[in-house]
Amino acid sequence: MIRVQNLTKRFGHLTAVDDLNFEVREGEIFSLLGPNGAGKTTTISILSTLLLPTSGEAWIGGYSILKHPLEVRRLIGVVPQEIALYQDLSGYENLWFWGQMYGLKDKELRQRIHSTLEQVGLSEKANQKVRTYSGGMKRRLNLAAGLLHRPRVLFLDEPTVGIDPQSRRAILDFVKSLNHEGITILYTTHYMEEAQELSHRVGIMDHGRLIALGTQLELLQQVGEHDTLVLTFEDDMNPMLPLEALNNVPGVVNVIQEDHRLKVLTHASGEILPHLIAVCLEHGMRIRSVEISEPNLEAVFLKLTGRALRD
Ligand SMILES: Nc1ncnc2c1ncn2[C@@H]1O[C@H](COP(=O)(O)OP(=O)(O)OP(=O)(O)O)[C@@H](O)[C@H]1O
Repeated sequence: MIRVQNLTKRFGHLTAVDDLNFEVREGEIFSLLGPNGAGKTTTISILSTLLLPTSGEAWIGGYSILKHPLEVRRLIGVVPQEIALYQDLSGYENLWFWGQMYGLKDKELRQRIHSTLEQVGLSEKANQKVRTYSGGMKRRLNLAAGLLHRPRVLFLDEPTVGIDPQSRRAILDFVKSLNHEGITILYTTHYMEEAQELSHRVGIMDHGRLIALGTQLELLQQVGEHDTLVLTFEDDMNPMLPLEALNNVPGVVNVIQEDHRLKVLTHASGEILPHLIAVCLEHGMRIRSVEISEPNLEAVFLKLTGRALRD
């Protein structure tokens, strides 16, 4: 449904998207997972024909984004990161505006607005000004705007950033139900948990490049049987903590430091734990808790880049 070939975008000296290649199959939820600045939004902007690539090509439903942008736009719905709503209009009026932009009219538009508001759970708020909506409600209305013309492919760019857990839950469930109805979804996020919950396949992006791609199982196999050991400290991390000494403990694959926590990627959590604790105590760090977590996509990112996803 989506085919991306050697896609590259440069802004001056910065290569925001670097020779990207991937495909999204019809009916799939495909996530691009990567930290801020990885190039996810730029990729979405190019695929939604809002931005021209420096080089490379992409096709959506067989249409080239370069040669047939109008056909591409008819197939896709875009839910951008920046919310584009008129605060002084009601939810209904905002959708009316968007519907007209898509060329929908009169009765058909009215029906679509009603059913889409229903779908995103905003029917009761339809006539209130957007100014009075919560952040989560605005996001849902944004989502409704991207769905009005019943696209076959939906691009969602970090749709849950900065919202309450309840709205996040509603959005994730809604994305799944849209997918069950047959909509192909390209989803970007820097939240590992969301990529894990939603995706059939995941592409991990860093510095404009796709550094890994596959089903979750395939990606997890890349880190083997590694666990992540999380040590939480009473105080902020001692800046003198010798990461090198920790890295040198036999069995440690990688160590990262985060405010109060130390994340250690290992394949022998039980054996290395006493050594890690000894090194920490030697450096005056008081440990509050120790947690062992099973392999996850964050561990894949950590192994591939040596950094945490939320760096
Ligand atoms: N119009 C622009 N001009 C110059 N640099 C840009 C422009 N748009 C994006 N960039 C840069 O390109 C890189 C990729 O940005 P992009 O927004 O695609 O990342 P992202 O993965 O979506 O992260 P975020 O979640 O923070 O938006 C960043 O370094 C960003 O500063």
